[in-house]
Amino acid sequence: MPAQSKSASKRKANGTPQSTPSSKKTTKRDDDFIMTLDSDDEVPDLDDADAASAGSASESEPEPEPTTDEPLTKNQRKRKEKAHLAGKEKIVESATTKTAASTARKDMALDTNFEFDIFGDGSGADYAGGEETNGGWDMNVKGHRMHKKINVDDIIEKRRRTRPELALPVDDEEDEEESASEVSENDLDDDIKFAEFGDSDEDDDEALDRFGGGDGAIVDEDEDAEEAAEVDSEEDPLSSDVDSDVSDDDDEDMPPIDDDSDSNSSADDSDSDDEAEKAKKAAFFAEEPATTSSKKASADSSSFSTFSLSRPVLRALTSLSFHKPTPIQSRTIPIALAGKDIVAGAVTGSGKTAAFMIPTIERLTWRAKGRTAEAKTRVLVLAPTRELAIQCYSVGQSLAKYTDIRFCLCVGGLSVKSQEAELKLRPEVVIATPGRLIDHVRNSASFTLDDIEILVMDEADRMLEDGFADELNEIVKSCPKGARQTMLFSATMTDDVEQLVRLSLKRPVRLFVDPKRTTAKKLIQEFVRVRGVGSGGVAGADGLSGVGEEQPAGRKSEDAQRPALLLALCTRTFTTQTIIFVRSKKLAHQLKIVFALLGLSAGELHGDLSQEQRIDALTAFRDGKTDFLLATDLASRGLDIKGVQTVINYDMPGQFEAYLHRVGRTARAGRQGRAVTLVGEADRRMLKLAIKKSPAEAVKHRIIPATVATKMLETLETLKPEVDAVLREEKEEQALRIAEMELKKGENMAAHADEIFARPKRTWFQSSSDKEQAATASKAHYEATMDGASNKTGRDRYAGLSRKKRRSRMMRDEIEREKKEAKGSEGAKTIKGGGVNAAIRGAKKMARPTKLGVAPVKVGVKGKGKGKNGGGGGGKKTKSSFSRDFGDKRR
Ligand SMILES: Nc1ncnc2c1ncn2[C@@H]1O[C@H](COP(=O)(O)OP(=O)(O)OP(=O)(O)O)[C@@H](O)[C@H]1O
Repeated sequence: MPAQSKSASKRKANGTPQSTPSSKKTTKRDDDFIMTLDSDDEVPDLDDADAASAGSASESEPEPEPTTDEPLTKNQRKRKEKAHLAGKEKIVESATTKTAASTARKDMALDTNFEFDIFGDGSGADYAGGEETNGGWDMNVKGHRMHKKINVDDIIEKRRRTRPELALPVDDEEDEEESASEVSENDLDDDIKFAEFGDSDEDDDEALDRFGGGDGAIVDEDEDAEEAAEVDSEEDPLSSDVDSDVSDDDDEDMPPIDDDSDSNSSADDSDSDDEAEKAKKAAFFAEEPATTSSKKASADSSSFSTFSLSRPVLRALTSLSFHKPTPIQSRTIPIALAGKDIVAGAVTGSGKTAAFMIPTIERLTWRAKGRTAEAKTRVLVLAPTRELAIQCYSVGQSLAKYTDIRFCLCVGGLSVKSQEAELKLRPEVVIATPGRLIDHVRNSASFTLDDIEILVMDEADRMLEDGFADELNEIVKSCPKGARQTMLFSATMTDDVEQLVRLSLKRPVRLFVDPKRTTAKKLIQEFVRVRGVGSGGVAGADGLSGVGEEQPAGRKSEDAQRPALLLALCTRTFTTQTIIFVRSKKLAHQLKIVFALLGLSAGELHGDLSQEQRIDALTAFRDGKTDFLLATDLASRGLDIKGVQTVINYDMPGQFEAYLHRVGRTARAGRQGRAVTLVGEADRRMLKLAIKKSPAEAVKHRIIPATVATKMLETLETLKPEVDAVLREEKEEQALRIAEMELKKGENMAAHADEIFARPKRTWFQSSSDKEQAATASKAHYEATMDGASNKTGRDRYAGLSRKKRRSRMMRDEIEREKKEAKGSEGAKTIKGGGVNAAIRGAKKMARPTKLGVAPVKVGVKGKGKGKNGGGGGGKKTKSSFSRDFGDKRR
């Protein structure tokens, strides 16, 4: 039996409950950052260009190291970190920035364990994101969180106490040892086979059919038995790998990260492009300097000291046990130090964060300093999710811990006020998610992106996707274009010029270290076939064709089989340090209930949770308080949680990129890891791609015995009413909470109405109604442009009309546009101009003398005199006054 399974059984046999996070003993793992040695004396040596863009480097030396600061105790540090992030820390005015920097240095000193607990006192607000749901104001009047979500664990725990028989029966340790040594007929271990997939498409197809991925293919029992005989699970070399991983937990040293990148794939990347595309890329991208491009050059960078980094940076690297740059770091650092734009891609877990953080921090150490130097926010790092931004913030702070560089984290879900206060001090680096950043740009007085010199986008391909397009445009628009350095990173980075061109890059250098769309070298990918009844058997239980007819109705589809297979995997083999990716928030929540009812400790991570719950779930999993993390794709990118042994894909994601990011949560930084994916008929294409992109020995076919799957299905069946009951209870509680919340909101409104209404309404560059208006505006803009064009020629639109008719048509058009503009929209500035023109033209028309002998237009009540439009259209009086004026003028 695999080691993970044994350890879980041991826990259970010893009576250690697995049920709830709170009841489980905390086992703190070795975490990110360790302070150890001193560094070499290296003197920074940037060239003039660097110096210029880094802010008068020649004038200043790097800030002396904060060696005189008293080290804080761990508790003090934690308290400070919490207070700082919760906005409790005293904010010093900008004149005393120095004091703040010194405090920050103290906070950063020897932070071995970054705390995700950003709230401290729970003062974060569920932010309404500018949507006008709260009347457009931040309702966080007293720092209370508006939405305190219910803790489903309490409900489950209550039910479990009344139904203890729900927990999965687990064999005791002795039984397990026996079963591990005996290979009996009833052995319930999974079969793991090397999936022998060929290189060519045809071979793949055959292999897929053997695997069971063929259309409706029914895998023959004998064939399966034959294949099973080929590779015994006991012989699986990875079984021992996983064992050693477990025992490695206490090992403080980072495993070496492979530095022999297969090839310099920046060029390879374009192989599939046609000539035109290649030419376009050649024109868009700059050549990588010869010093970094060759494999030899990368190999030469065997130490960070070759980059001439300053002493504080080198010290921080040593303290993190970063002794050697990874391939992406070797390639990126020298180019980034030279201030060049970069588009970089390297496999998951290869150290991309440090690849952009190190040169960024290095450049900042050379900025202009001293009393006369103005504090400026010079670096902006954007990340697509809050958790990833928090992680970047942590990495950045650790790498800058011996410098005076200040960081500010601006992400949604956390207190806007404390972020505003921090931004006022103009921290050198802002790490943000796009939405919250835009909010600050629009609503936080004095915060601008005017001084941004370096813009970094982590997971840049994600940020370039449609969902972020408007936000990204808004941000890029707000950053200066001229001297800005832009760096884009992702494991699945695109080099598509059409997409990149929006970011105003300046001849970026393309650094693609690994072949495109590959997985980490030490990742083993397993696939478990999920079979619907029509395909001939119980889920994942190859070799049981025909059993389908006997299945109860509830098991008649692939989806119905997945939970059983998942449970089979999680209770028998991958019993800890496992992330399970699912396609929806609802599913993650339901599975969490199932797990908890069965006594498996699992957290959930998805967008339906409050930020506090998200961070709690992540921290509990990271610290080993929970064995499983049930997550949506929210957690698929970038998260670096040490010790993750297994990633299970409950279902295959729709995009191969998403698959790569998901499985990339394990096998990071040169470690081993395993990904297990449940594969249905519809996933055939993805499976094929995954196989094609991986070395044959890294791909395996796992077969879960039918008896196990069936047993799990039965367990799930008995659990259904309980799950429903928990969901019901949760819904009721939720309704109650919402009622309470509304009440509280009402009270707040009553008690603080003055304060609330006195606040300027927070604006957002685009709400849902804004979106609609933006579309109208862009249409109007387009029409206006067209009109403008036709006016230029003077022919098309108004051609053939008499002067009078043309004028009145133009007038009508102008008024039309003005009406559209009155609906209000950002993008209608050009139309605004049109509106003004219309008004001017209207006024001119009114002022124009009526032809002699032509009766003026009568407006209003006959004979009432003064017309509505002043001199424009009245009765007698108007006429006479006009005549008088005219006559006066003539005189
Ligand atoms: N030079 C180094 N030596 C040792 N470990 C390193 C080095 N650089 C980074 N690491 C470690 O490698 C791990 C992965 O780094 P990081 O999270 O930056 O990867 P990534 O390439 O950004 O991954 P992803 O594509 O998933 O976002 C981290 O735990 C980090 O501490």
